[in-house]
Amino acid sequence: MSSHFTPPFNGGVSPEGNLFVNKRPEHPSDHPPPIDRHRTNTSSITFTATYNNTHYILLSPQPFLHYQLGFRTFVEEMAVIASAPGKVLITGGYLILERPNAGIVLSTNARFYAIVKPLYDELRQDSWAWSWSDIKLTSPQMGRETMYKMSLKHFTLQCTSSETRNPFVEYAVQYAVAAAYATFDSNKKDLLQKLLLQGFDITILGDNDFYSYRNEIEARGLPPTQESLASLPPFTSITFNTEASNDQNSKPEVAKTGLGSSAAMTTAVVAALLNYLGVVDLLSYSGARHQENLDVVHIIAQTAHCMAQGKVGSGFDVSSAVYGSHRYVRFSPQVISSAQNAVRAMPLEEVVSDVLKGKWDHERTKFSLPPLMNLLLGEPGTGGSSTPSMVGAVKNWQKSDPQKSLDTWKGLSEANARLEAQFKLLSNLAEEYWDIYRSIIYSCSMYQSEKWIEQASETISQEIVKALFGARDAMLNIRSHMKLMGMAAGIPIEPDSQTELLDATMNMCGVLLAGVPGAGGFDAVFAVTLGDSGNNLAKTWSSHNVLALLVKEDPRGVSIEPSDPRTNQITSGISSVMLV
Ligand SMILES: Nc1ncnc2c1ncn2[C@@H]1O[C@H](COP(=O)(O)OP(=O)(O)OP(=O)(O)O)[C@@H](O)[C@H]1O
Ligand SMILES: C[C@@](O)(CCOP(=O)(O)O)CC(=O)O
Repeated sequence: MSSHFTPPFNGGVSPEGNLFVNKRPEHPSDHPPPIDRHRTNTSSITFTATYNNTHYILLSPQPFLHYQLGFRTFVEEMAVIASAPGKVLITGGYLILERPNAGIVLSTNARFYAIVKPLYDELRQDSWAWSWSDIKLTSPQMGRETMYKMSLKHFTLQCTSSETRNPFVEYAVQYAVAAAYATFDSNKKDLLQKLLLQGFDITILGDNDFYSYRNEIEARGLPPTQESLASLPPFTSITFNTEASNDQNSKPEVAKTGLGSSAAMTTAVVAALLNYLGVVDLLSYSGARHQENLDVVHIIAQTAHCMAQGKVGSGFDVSSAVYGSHRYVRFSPQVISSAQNAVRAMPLEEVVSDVLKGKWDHERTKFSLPPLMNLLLGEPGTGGSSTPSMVGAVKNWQKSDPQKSLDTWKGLSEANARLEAQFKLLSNLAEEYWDIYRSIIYSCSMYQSEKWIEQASETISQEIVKALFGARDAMLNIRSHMKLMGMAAGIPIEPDSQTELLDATMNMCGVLLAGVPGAGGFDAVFAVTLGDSGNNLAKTWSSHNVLALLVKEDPRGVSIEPSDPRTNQITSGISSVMLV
């Protein structure tokens, strides 16, 4: 909720560069409010101040160096909104669980949002004596509202309403608050205490692409097309899987598409809280300082996510939620052992301090799809698979058949490396021979792969087509190893229904490759298409009852949003900028 009105105070920057806040003459306040926090960049200045127990954010778009009163300001009730992207792991499923195997993870334009603001506008009269903080967690898409009390001594959370709990958000809150205690000096701790006593009002929202809406579409009598999906309102209510989960169907609680909602949700909540509490500032800096802030978000989000899941996965999903698309090699699991051992009564503040100082050795290397290639996801309509039970089955198989499983992993690892190398080669060829590259990619986009070589009349375009085939072959190899691994482990990594769909997809005009992302199973499948051929693929999928999602690759990691994604307030905010 933001309000645009004349604030009871105004402020600026003195000629010496100091920030100041003045009370407005018409307000009978005895003292101007102190500045709580501020940040600047080259073109604007933002500072927060508390007046009558209400927090204000003042934004002065330029030119703030006119130190006299009268610069342009608008005022917003203090809310921090952070978002983090969903992901698609195109290579490295299972292998990525062990260092030094790498995986390629693409982040998406499907994002999870967390909105954090004070629960109470004013500090309650008796709150100075409280030893807890009130937290309200709202998930509008699930129709859930949960109240908690968090002990300010141990950061433990007690659920005070009867609603279902959300362990991902619970750990995110505990670890973010403990991170503030672990990093603040005593002055900042006083401010922190004030913020905590005002409580947290947290709202979480996931873009529609995280969830399967086939049932809604069918119920509305709409065809399974991208147009039908686009007609749903943003943040539509989520379908719960009705069949009870069991080992056979491995169905998760909600009908999901597999974009990693829990990692994006945890990361968005951690980023919003750390920013709200002033542990990081994701808006003001760039370069090394911004990276350091992102690393803090990553460490806290990754630790909270592992604790909530009750296991240490590879972490590629949290990593892409923080940093966006990249080539990932996992962190050594020991780095979060303090958190796992926390049961042995080490104060959480110390646990977090240890984890923040730990030797985080995960690797992130730049990766993006070569130009003119697009990611498309298709939902065959089965409501998703639960990853943890599939990982368990693969681990059991590794123990029971070490030699065969090692051979399969070696084969997979080589095929993954080959695909990565072909993508890299294609990116280099695009850079060096852009015109030839563009022309051959568009030509191939109109034909099935068997006709591609006929499109290449000279050496460079032949080299490009050769690399396209290299990528296809590597993907076919990855798929066959993944399928074999699933059969050996007794789980449907590439079940027959997906094999049929993927084979048919790879035979379509302009489709470079297709596969099951991540752990595989019945989640949405992915395809990488050339030029504009994705549109035709989406239509063909629809005609075979496979719902093409609207999601696209977007390399952007976690970020602070200017406004509530439900209200698109950025324009209204700017249009109501006023002179004070
Ligand atoms: N909008 C939401 N509000 C509250 N909780 C949500 C929301 N969306 C998802 N969740 C919760 O997040 C968790 C999703 O975790 P789960 O591991 O099943 O999926 P995932 O992270 O998307 O997995 P995958 O990586 O396979 O896609 C579930 O507990 C679900 O209830
Ligand atoms: C099987 C695994 O390697 C990938 C899981 O991927 P997804 O969550 O199914 O997209 C597990 C992991 O990396 O944590």
